[in-house]
Amino acid sequence: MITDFSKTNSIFNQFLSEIRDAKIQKDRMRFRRNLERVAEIMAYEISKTLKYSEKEITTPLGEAMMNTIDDEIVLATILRAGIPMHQGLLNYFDKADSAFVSAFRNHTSDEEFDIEVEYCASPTLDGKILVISDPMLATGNSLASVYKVLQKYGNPKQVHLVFGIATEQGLNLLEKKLPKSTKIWVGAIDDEMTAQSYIVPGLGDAGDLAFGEKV
Ligand SMILES: O=P(O)(O)OC[C@H]1O[C@H](OP(=O)(O)OP(=O)(O)O)[C@H](O)[C@@H]1O
Ligand SMILES: O=c1cc[nH]c(=O)[nH]1
Ligand SMILES: [Mg+2]
Repeated sequence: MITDFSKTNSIFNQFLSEIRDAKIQKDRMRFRRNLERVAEIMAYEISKTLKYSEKEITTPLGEAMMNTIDDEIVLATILRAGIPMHQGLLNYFDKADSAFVSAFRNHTSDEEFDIEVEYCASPTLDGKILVISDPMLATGNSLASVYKVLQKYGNPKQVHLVFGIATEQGLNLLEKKLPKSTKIWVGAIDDEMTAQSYIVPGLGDAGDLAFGEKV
């Protein structure tokens, strides 16, 4: 199941427009905060798919019966560009555990690269709701490599993937590499990629815009 937020008019698209806007994204703090804001909206939508049960809450004046979340959630993200969206998800799923995985493009030529995953810190995923966030899904190779590593940590009850911008090519790869039940939440799906596998029109290099150019 893919939910494409660009298909519905909402404040979400205002935030994503600012994230894409070459002038506005020069404000690094606003760029990070906008990624956080889109992830907050996605967290709210994901929350509607979770398991709830009624609990008795003691107020200063009595007892209120409230439906609250029973599921255990693990929020995983891909370093570095995933950090602002991870924070957005954490702002809403504040009781969740976190998993951090590194992935980078190790170029063998200008246009070819392998994905190197060097670092993974994760709790057990058995029976949990696993939410993996990344602002960009281009070829899909980073996400597929990260999911392969996370599989060593257990079998989640449900996997959610959260992307700012994705491509059809990336989504097609994930259809082959992730469980059929995976729910995908995406801000927009763009048509093209450059020869260097950057999304067009996309937004540029999300990691560099959030944290500065790396050498
Ligand atoms: O779908 P793919 O073709 O694998 O590309 C997407 C990956 O590229 C970006 O990270 P990047 O490698 O630029 O690392 P960074 O976060 O350190 O900038 C992005 O955050 C994804 O993880
Ligand atoms: O367009 C892209 C593709 C990969 N990583 C990015 O940050 N941007
Ligand atoms: Mg980058």
